[in-house]
Amino acid sequence: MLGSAAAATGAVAASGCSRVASGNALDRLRSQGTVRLGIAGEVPYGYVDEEGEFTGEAPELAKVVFQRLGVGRVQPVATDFASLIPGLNSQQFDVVSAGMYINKERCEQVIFSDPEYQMLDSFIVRKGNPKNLRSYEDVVRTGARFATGTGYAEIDYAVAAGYPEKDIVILQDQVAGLNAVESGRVDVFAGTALTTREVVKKSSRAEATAPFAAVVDGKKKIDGGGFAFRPTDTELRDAFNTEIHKMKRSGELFRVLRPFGFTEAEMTTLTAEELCR
Ligand SMILES: CC1=N[C@H](C(=O)O)[C@@H](O)CN1
Repeated sequence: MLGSAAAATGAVAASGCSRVASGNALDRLRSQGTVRLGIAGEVPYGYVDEEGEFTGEAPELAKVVFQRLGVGRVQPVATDFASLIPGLNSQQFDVVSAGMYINKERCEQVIFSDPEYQMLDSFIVRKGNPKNLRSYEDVVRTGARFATGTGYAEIDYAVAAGYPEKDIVILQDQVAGLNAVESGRVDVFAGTALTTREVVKKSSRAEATAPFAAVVDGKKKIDGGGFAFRPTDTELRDAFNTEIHKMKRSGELFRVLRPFGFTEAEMTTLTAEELCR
């Protein structure tokens, strides 16, 4: 079984954190013994499963890293994807733990760890892909009704391909996207290749297209997802990064992510610095 909130809770006593908080966020979290993780209910990035357990690739990774940093307990705070950065910056949680893509616009608002994975996009379409949609350019060319999730990077990718922003149907999440495609309300819902291939497993009427790269300013995009921190929390981000780098070197990071459907090709050497440009 994947790690659980209960296991993380048990670790509080084990960690015995009684240090007094000083100015920096890491010391404060050590002293509290708890870190609040912002998640967006997106399988398999960060979600509450059918048994009520808080899990996902990012929370499971965060549990390991924070345990090693002396913070034994993780607490989920669920919100929609568009509210993750505002929620972080208004202190509703301490870290965005949702596999968020690292990009220039977001790097102006938060600081990121180096990415734990790299990813292409994919579409949810009706079975058989009747409009033959395999890229954002296909969506524009065919005038397909296009949807994606609130706050998703895929909004910008569709706009970069020439899709009118005002015509994009913005939905709560990938489950709403699947429902909208199945019912024929939209022709296509865009998300990460991992999100779409996971959510269509529940469907006999929809499928995920092969992964493809969005094209922005004439360049094919390979995205990388990481953890976001408040701009003042540089020590916390740096300490987190140190642990992530160790886990990458030892292969442990892939072992944590693999049960969530990641392939080895989705592991990455990209850095936040490169992705922020
Ligand atoms: C994990 C994830 N990444 C994309 C983003 O960061 O905008 C969106 O597809 C939403 N979910």
